[in-house]
Amino acid sequence: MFTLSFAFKTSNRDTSNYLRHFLSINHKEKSMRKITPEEKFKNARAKKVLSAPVIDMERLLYDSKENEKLYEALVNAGFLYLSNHGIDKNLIQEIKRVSAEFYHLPASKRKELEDFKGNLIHDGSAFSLSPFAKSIEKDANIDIEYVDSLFYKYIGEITNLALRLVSFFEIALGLEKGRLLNRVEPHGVQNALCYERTPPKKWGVPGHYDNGFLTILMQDDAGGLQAMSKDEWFSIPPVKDTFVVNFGNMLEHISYGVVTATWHNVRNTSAPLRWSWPTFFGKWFLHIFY
Ligand SMILES: O=C(O)CCC(=O)C(=O)O
Ligand SMILES: [Fe+2]
Repeated sequence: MFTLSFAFKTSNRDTSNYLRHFLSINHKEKSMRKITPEEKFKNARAKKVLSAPVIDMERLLYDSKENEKLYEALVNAGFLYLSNHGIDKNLIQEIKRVSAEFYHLPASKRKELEDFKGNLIHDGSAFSLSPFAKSIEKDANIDIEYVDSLFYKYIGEITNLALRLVSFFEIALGLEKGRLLNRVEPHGVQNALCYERTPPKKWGVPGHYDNGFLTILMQDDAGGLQAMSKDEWFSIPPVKDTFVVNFGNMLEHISYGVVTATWHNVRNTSAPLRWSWPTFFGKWFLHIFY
């Protein structure tokens, strides 16, 4: 049998904030805050913008205020923007370019690429193959091996970023080094998503929690991501040169609810097409029993 006693050992640093939150959130309270089935299907429309903190990745190294913002994001907002993240702008541009090229291909041609057995398929299929309106189609010659290697490089860089970020989570929460890092799977699963305009009363992606540890999301300029915070829907609009980070159920679970997983959905109401590139990081199951 496996029992969870205390989720974390704390380090020597000041842990008062962490402990305060640990003591103030018990499981019953937390489960009452979970979304009810009625809320899941209600036609949610955000009226306000979520005040998710913008965390500067470089500043985290030397500015304790940045660390406090991170703490706030982890235990309250459930979302943050990551700036100064160091991912090569050219790589990002190329990811955007090839994704657009891929999604404009005629559906039959996209389907032909389904059998390609590269890194992408191995690590989780990056692209969806659902057909779009014919008017979107624009034929092109795609070098799928190049696309594959490009995404492989991107996943690698985002994975490094995620692992660095998780080590800052440990500092923000006052945890012993490695307490989270040793448990997060060091391989992201990459998606490249394309949304047509969402019809009224439909979803681009219906409300859900991400299941893993954390998700690092690049989104284009269309907007449409929404999150629920304290029973209200907020939009999470794009902020130039940042990624959106949100926390999943596993992180909430192993932190006894100290870290907040956030219920979110997507509706694209502003652009003919919306692209996003979430990278999901899960739990390293080998480590679950100790
Ligand atoms: O497209 C987005 O902005 C988010 C997608 C999402 O929430 C998901 O795939 O889990
Ligand atoms: Fe999600």
